[in-house]
Parts: sequence; C-alpha cells; structure tokens
Amino acid sequence: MVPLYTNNLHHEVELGVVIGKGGTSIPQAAAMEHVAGYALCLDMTARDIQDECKSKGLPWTLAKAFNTSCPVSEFIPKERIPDPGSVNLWLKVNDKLRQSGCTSQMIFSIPYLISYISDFITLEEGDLILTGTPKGVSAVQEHDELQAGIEDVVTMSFRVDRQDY
Ligand SMILES: O=C([O-])CC(=O)C(=O)O
Ligand SMILES: [Mg+2]
Repeated sequence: MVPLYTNNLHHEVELGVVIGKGGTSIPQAAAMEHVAGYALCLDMTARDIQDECKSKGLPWTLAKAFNTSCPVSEFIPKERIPDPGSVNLWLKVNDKLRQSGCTSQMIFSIPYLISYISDFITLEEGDLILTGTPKGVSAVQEHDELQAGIEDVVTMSFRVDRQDY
C-alpha cells in the first residue's frame, strides 16, 4: 500500500534473517547458531520522505515503517539455505526484471550483522533482520504487480494498492 504522503515509493528486495535464539553481544563465530531460518522481504521505502529525513538528520520511521511497508515471505528453515552468503535474489515489476543480485555482494556478512546489531540491541527469538538490497531499486505505482524470489527457494508476489483512508 502506497501511503498518502509519498510520491516516490521504492521496492528493495532483501534476504531476511530470522533469529531463533536471542542474545546480547553475540560473537561472529557463534552468530549462525542464533539463526532459525530466513525469509524473503521487501523493504518498501518512501524515498522522498527518507531523503527529507536524511537532510534534516531525522529518523526514517515514516519512510520505512508505515503500514504494509515490509511484505515477508513464508518462513524458510535454515537447512534450506546452507550458504546464505551466496544466494541470488531477484525482483520483477510487471514482469520486468528490476533487481537481481547475490548475497555474496553484501558489504557485511550475516555473522557480522548479527554480532554488530546485538552489541547495541538484544536480539530475541523471532526477530527479523533485513540485510540490505542489491542495485536496481525503482519506484512503484498503484496496480503494479511485484514478484520476487530467492532463486531455487521461494517466490512471492504482491499488488501495489493506494492508501484509501
Ligand atoms: O534505504 C536505504 O537507504 C538503505 C536500505 O534500506 C538498503 O540498502 O537496503
Ligand atoms: Mg533496505
């Protein structure tokens, strides 16, 4: 759903990491023991609002945490993705490929992210960490059909609606 206050809503396809065992200050070497599985996620982002917040040094809450801002796939058990550092993600808008990338291109590894985040915020069972998006983000419009996938693992599709309340 496109919030009324944005004119530039972008898709960001991302691998989500589902935490199975909580912890604080988790060392990188133990980080994968805290993972229960994965999910395919869309970090829908109101880019115009985010840019405005960035320029004012404000938090991005309204850009990234509006109702329906984060569609999430079914839960994918850890065993189904033995190497999360090397999976291909893709996203199509109206059947046109917009994003395609491999998690090997990520700047920070999953163990690094878990360790870093848990130094500041205690992770709990069920927490979902979005790991960042590959290149190709672009704007969506009402009625667009989004289809996304993790190659050989899962696909999901959504239709973009406009907020009407
Ligand atoms: O929106 C941003 O600036 C960053 C972001 O979520 C991503 O790279 O996935
Ligand atoms: Mg993102």
